[in-house]
Amino acid sequence: MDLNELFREESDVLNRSQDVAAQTTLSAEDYRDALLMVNRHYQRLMRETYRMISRSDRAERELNRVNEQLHQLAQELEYKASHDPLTAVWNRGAIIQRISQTLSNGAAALIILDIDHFKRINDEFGHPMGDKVICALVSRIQAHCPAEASIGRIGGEEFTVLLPHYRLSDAVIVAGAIHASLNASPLAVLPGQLVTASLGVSYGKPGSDFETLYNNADVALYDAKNHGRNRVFFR
Ligand SMILES: Nc1nc2c(ncn2[C@@H]2O[C@H](COP(=O)(O)OP(=O)(O)OP(=O)(O)O)[C@@H](O)[C@H]2O)c(=O)[nH]1
Repeated sequence: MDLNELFREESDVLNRSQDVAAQTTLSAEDYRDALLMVNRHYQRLMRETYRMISRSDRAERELNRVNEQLHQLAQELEYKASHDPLTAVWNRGAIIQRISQTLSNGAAALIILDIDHFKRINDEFGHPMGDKVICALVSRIQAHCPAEASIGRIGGEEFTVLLPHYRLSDAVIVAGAIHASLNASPLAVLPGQLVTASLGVSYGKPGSDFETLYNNADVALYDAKNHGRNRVFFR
């Protein structure tokens, strides 16, 4: 933007006042008029400057507000992209990524848990109750997991527990605690009957891949189901 164009009026006044100042023969009245003119324009300039500062303050506040909203939205999107909406544990994509990442840094054990005869619960008590059972079961899993565990929902009623740096025997103990808890007392949402699960446990060496770790746990889970459900198998 051309500064002379922006302050055309002020530039004119400045030039005129400089002309007046350069002359020595003008009357006091002429000097006074020139001074008043400069004064008037100076006041206008102050008012305009004040208005512009207020406007820019408002714009800055609005920009900060929009920025904050964007930041919040980005966080919400990131959360939704990585979490299961029903149970708030890691979703399939996110847990697979965590498992692969963990294995690239060291050893890990994996538990796969699948609710037994869950279809019957849905059929008998309805889908909304089935959802409540899933959530209550996840709370049970959480209550028996160490702080470093990551819980994920791989499919409908199938969950994984990733245990970084765990040996197979220690992971089996965690799986056993979850299994024992489910058999010890019914979930509060369904007090009339036990909800049990079958669990498969596997171990992955440092540098091994997600597929091998998952498949081993899945085969163990399959064995647990085939041996009558409600048990822990490992591989
Ligand atoms: N309420 C509810 N049900 C779900 C959800 N996801 C999957 N299911 C149900 O879970 C049931 C799984 O049934 P199956 O695969 O036959 O397994 P199951 O009845 O648990 O039998 P086993 O695993 O062999 O012990 C199906 O009826 C699905 O509709 C969910 O988010 N909410």
